[in-house]
Parts: sequence; C-alpha cells; structure tokens
Amino acid sequence: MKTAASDKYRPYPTMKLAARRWPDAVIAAAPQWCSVDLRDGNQALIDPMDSHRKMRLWNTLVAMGFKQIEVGFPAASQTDYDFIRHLIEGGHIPDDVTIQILTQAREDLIRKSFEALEGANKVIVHLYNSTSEVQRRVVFGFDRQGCIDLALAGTRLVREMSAQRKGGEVTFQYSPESFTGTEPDFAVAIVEAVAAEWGATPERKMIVNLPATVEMSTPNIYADVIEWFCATVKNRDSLVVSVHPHNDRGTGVAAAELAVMAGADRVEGTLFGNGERTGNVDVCTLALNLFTQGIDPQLDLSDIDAIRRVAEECTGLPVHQRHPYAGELVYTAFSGSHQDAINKGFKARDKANSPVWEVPYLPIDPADVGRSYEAVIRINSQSGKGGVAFVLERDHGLELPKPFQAEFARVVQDHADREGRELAPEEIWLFFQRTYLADGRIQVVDYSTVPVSKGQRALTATLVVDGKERIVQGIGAGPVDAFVHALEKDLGVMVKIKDYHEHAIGQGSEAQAASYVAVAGADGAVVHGAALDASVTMAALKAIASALNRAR
Ligand SMILES: CC(=O)SCCNC(=O)CCNC(=O)[C@H](O)C(C)(C)COP(=O)(O)OP(=O)(O)OC[C@H]1O[C@@H](n2cnc3c(N)ncnc32)[C@H](O)[C@@H]1OP(=O)(O)O
Ligand SMILES: CC(C)C(=O)C(=O)O
Ligand SMILES: [Mg+2]
Repeated sequence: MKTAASDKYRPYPTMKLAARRWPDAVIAAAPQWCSVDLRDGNQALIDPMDSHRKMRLWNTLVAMGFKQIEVGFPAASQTDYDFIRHLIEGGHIPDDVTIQILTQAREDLIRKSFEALEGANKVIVHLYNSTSEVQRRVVFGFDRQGCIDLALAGTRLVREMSAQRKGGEVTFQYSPESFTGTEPDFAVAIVEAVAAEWGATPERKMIVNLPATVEMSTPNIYADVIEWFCATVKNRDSLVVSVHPHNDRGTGVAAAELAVMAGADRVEGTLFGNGERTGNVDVCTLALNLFTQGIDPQLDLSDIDAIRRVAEECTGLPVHQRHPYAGELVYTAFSGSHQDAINKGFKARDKANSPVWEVPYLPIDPADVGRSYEAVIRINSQSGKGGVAFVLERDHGLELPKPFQAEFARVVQDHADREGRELAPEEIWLFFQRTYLADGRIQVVDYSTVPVSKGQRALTATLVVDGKERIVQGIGAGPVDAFVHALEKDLGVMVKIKDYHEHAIGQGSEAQAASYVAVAGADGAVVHGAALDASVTMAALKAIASALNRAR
C-alpha cells in the first residue's frame, strides 16, 4: 500500500460494556421484517425502477409475507409518488400490510409525503436526519443541539399532520441516520427528545431505526452499541428498536443477527442485499439462516429461484452464483470428498426415514427453497468415485460396487482432466456405455442350460468372437460357473471371477438386471465389466464378456 493505514484511518471506538449479554442470547423467533427494496434498494440502482417493475416487486414482497414495506421517498420523485398513489387508489395494499415512506426533516418534503399517503389505511412515516459527528460538522454546520432541533421540528410537523390526517393510524419511525458515525450518548439523547416530542407510549410505540448507514466496525461492536442503547434509552417499552445494516465490510448479515441478539425487534433490509454501495442487509439470507435453526422465518422463500428472477429483473442486477441460499451453484459439489459425503448422507437419510436434515455439506435441503437435487453433484476433474456413482444411480438406477466405482471414476477423471471442463451427466452415461456396455471382441448372443447331475448344469452359449459365431459349452455349479468353464475349454480364455454383484433396475415387466463382475486376468490385474439385460443370467454372462473385452 502506498499510504500508511495508520496515517489515514482511525480504529472504530469500542464499547465498554460491563457485562454484555448478547453473546449468550439465542434467537428464538423471527424479528419484524421491513423490506426497503422499493426505497433504499431503488435509490441505489443505475436506472431506478419504473412503476411496472415496482409493482412486480411489490407483488412479490407481499406474496412472500412482508407486513411492512417501505414503498418510496414520495417527496423526492414523481415515480415514487405516483407509485404510492397507484397502490392506494388501486386497492393493492392488503389489510395486514403497512406501507412506509421516507422523508427528510424538511417541511415541504413532509407535507408532500402526507399528500402522497392520502386515503391509505395504516402507514409508517419514516423521518430521518443524519446525526453523525462528521455530518453535523461538514454537511449541516451545526452542533448537537442544532441537530436535535432539526429532528424535533420534523417530528412536530409529522405529529401535527398525523393528527389532521383522515384515515388509518400513523406509526412514526425516526432514524438517526449515520448512526454508526454518531456518538452513542448523542444517539440516545436525540432519540429520547424525538420520542418525547412524538409522545411515544407503550401503547403507541415509535419505531427507532438505528442504521449502519455505513458499516464501520466489526459486528460485535454494532451489537454492543445496540445492547447499550436498549439498556440506556428512556422508556424502552415505548420503542420498537429497528436495525438497518448496510454491508460495507461484508458483515451486514452478521451485524443484523448480533443486533437481534442484542435486543433489536425489527430488521430492515432487501432481497439478496441490493442497496447503496455494497448493499443493504440481505433479508433472504437472514430468514433462511433462521429456518436452518428450526425457526419459522415468517417469510415464504419456498421458491427462491422465482424470487431471485423477479429481483434480478426488477433491479437489473444479477444475484451472484455463490450467493447464500439463492446462487446457482450453492447446492452443488464438484469435489470428490464432498460428493462422497453427500452421497452417503442421502443414503443414510433414506434408511433412517427421519425428518431431520443431516446431509453433509448441504446446510439446507435444496427442496425447501424449491431447488431440485439435479445439480447437487456435478462432475469435473476434482470429482471422485462417490460423485460419479451418485450421478449414475440418480439418473440410471445403477448401484456400482465400490471397487467398480473406483475404476470407472479413474476413467472419468482422466477424461475430465484432459478436457479441463465439467462433464455433463449425459456424457458420463455415454462414457459408461462406451466403456462397459458397447459390443467388443466377444459378444454373448444366446445361451441355454440343462441340469446334468445334482448341483451341476451344462451351459451352451452362442457367441460372436472377432466377428465369427462360436458355440461354447461348459459345466458348472451354475450358469456363471459353467460359462467360465466354457470360455476356458473352448476359447482358451482363463477367467477368474473375483467379485460379482447384481441388482434390479425398475419393477415389473420393464425391470432390467444390472450385473457387475471383477475378473482377474492371467497377470492378476483386476478388470471390471458390467451389463444390463432383461434376464439376470444373460446380464451376468454379458458382464463377464464386458470384462474380458476390456482386459484384452
Ligand atoms: C442513507 C439514506 O439512504 S438517506 C435517503 C437518501 N435518499 C435520497 O436522497 C433519495 C431521494 N432524494 C432526493 O431526490 C433529493 O435529495 C431530495 C428531493 C430529497 C432533496 O433534493 P434537493 O433539495 O434538491 O437536494 P439535496 O438532497 O442536495 O439537498 C441537500 C440539502 O438538504 C439538507 N438535508 C439533507 N438531509 C436532510 C434531512 N434528513 N433533513 C433535513 N435536511 C436535510 C442538506 O443539509 C442540504 O441542505 P443545504 O441545501 O442547506 O445545504
Ligand atoms: C434512511 C436511512 C434509514 C438509511 O437508509 C440508512 O441510514 O442507511
Ligand atoms: Mg440505507
């Protein structure tokens, strides 16, 4: 770095808490959620949303179950104003949903905001002014009292206009904006003054929103400040304490979670974290984090791809492929040991028949967010035998024995290494067919057996060997044994069966037999063969031929 960090940046002040409680707290219920997609999310877009996109996003937010939605900054833009009028006049606001609007503490803006809200039932009027030391000094040019006076003037006007307003109840929300740059004692002082001006009571609570307008510290410090604020502010029971984390340090989600542990009742955020700079806190991640702890998040994320599509189309911003819970790749393992564990996890789950989710490397069942198991395992040069076996079992019902898996996985891995890319499931199946099922120098055309003595059968098999038909005969304890004898006697091929497995694929008249053999050649090297056939015996004979063809 060209600049010495210590010359230019100062550490964020820590909080001296005698006995902080939040580290031992456990979140047991979802906080109140407020979506700020249509305001904070919108104000950060290259092209702010038009009314059509806003309506689409609104419908999605309502369908997800948000009960509080900040719908815009009506005094700032005609599009926001018109959209709010459209929601109200069009009767698009369900009875259990409260719309919220944002305004600065400026008379003309407050008046215009109330005009926008005419005819609406319940509303939240959200007033903000920046309270940070830097902004008081640099932007507003006033002292602490000047800052309080501005907030009080705005609050007074909101109170008066609320009293005159016809229609449903007004909930007042105040944000000491740039809270993270504000001295905590001053934040308490201004909030107490505003709450007194508004007349907050336990029956008529005021929302106090403590935004990490810019995330400036580790999340534990934010949690300390929230805990301290909740413990210090007068008449805490007259307040709903809300947090509004941004994500400048990449820890917005952690900050929100720790803040809830520290006493916050409410969280404002956006879908997938769209918002100013590095974004607002991602409400989808917060909600699904709760879900994975067995807590009802009170938001419906059961079709996360549909929600993601709407968010992407409305904001014009893609959701990253590795985005928690929603990214295209977040339920996919490419690496061998992960695939092996996932494969075993699914098998154990089938056996245990328990609702409890315990599949390694998958913190959530993809089906719970509407994802299929299709992409859970994908194959490239980092993949192992478990992954390849998983794909063949999932797509074709093949249950390869372990040593067989190892051999085939090597074949697949060599190919993936050479190609330097992912292999699609269809390619793996094609590879399996080419390696084991394709016709080779020895083909089994037909066979018949007859008993010759107790426990002994004679087998006659029609083969095609190097393009010529051959009839071979042998005697053994069963058809496989007799076939091995026939190969040795009539073709001079020594066959030592080291391992044999078979299973059915499917049921009824459609069922097929799958056979797998491990054959040791004259040099002791073991080669595997496999075959599929409607007849179990035919599948076994063909599997032996498959192994011999590979050995030769
Ligand atoms: C952290 C946040 O997300 S806060 C929300 C931010 N969102 C937005 O700003 C989006 C919408 N805003 C806008 O469209 C415009 O800023 C408007 C319409 C609200 C105001 O526009 P304008 O008055 O033309 O310009 P501008 O925003 O530059 O005004 C700045 C003035 O407002 C004052 N101001 C800024 N915030 C506030 C506030 N919360 N309360 C009172 N005054 C404020 C500034 O001190 C400055 O005063 P000055 O003119 O005496 O220097
Ligand atoms: C208006 C306020 C709450 C805001 O968006 C912020 O501080 O980030
Ligand atoms: Mg914000």
